[in-house]
Amino acid sequence: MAPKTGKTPGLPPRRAALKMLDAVLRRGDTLEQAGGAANGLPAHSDRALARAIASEVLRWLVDLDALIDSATKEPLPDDAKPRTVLRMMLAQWLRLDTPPHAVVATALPLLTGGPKRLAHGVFATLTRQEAQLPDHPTLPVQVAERWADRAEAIAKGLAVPPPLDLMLKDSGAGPGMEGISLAPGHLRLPRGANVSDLPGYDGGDWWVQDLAATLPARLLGEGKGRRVLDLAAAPGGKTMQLAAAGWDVTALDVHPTRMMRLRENLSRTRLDAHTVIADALEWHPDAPFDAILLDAPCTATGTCRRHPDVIHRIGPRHIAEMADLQRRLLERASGWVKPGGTLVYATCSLEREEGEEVAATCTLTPSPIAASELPAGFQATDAGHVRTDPGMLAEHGGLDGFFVARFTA
Ligand SMILES: C[S@@+](CC[C@H](N)C(=O)[O-])C[C@H]1O[C@@H](n2cnc3c(N)ncnc32)[C@H](O)[C@@H]1O
Repeated sequence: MAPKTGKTPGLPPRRAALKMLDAVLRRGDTLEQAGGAANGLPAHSDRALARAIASEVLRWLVDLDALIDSATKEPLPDDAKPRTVLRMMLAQWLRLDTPPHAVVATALPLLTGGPKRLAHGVFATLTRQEAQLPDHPTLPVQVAERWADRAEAIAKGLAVPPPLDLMLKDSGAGPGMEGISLAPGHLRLPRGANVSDLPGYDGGDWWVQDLAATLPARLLGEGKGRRVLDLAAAPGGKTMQLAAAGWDVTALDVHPTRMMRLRENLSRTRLDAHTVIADALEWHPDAPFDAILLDAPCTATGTCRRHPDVIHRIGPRHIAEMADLQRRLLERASGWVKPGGTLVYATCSLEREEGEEVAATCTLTPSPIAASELPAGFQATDAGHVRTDPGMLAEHGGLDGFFVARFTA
């Protein structure tokens, strides 16, 4: 039996994962915010383990709970600590290949008394039964209803964390790493690498950006010194793409800390942009732009593979609030494009309310996107939009969910 002190090897990352799950499931924090609980762990591997445990619990929550309920006489309350510890135990055993004895030794010190005996008993029962998870996660009922006919495909895409996508600054240059390329300048590596250890990081040869997230800026093409406004720009993935494509970029965001990351990203990649910290609902440009990319703030449900907290945190109220903000931002941005100029509206949300329904309110002329403008394997919708979801390109490791619409002023 493991000692009760905090000196049990492997205990600190489990403690951090428990705190993260508490923050997400009880306080409604994002997984990224909750990740602060792991920041004090000195080893990268421990921080990564804490995040992996919390992520796998959130990804498989419905199925883990079904297993727990199958092995308890009285259902444990949803927010009871033994339930969360059991979720972590099962996620480690079934998803992270941690041997059961190591799971038990590092989980039981998180509990005391009766709950400790209960968790031990339930875990022993389930391991004895050789319990299994389904092929892909079961979505909470209300989420499955919302995603309707796309729910099954999205759930399949959700089953594994995403690979690591890099966007190369110079698409003609060799990246010095083995991977697959699904579009010019794109390189896909297996997940799990420590990003700052990869070749070319210090030299700023690339940045991390999901392939789907690269589509909005690709649709604006080469800039050749023309002026583009990257509206809602931080931490700057699209700013770097636009700057690398020769645009004269103004990058605006309301969030000072995120803008600090954008400036760090520009400095590491040796790319340039004018940066503005301002609320786009109040700011006015001095002159109109040749192009605007509005990568609007959104519920980010399209990032559910890497941020599975969105499945449990986001509901109709958040979606309606975001859609309202998006409509207002789109309306303002529409007035800042030169005649003949282009506006691209994008979100990393899977919700129609934040995509198709917001795009329908735009007063500019739709400029339908053709499949020929997109990387191989991508389609445009009948309305000339792009809509990706995590079930797509599954044979190559999937995609984030994105919506993109284009307009001409
Ligand atoms: C989807 S993220 C942008 C991601 C970024 N385009 C990239 O590629 O790295 C949305 C951004 O909108 C910003 N935002 C939210 N409300 C805003 C507002 N009223 N004015 C300006 N920026 C805002 C947030 O701070 C956040 O950085």
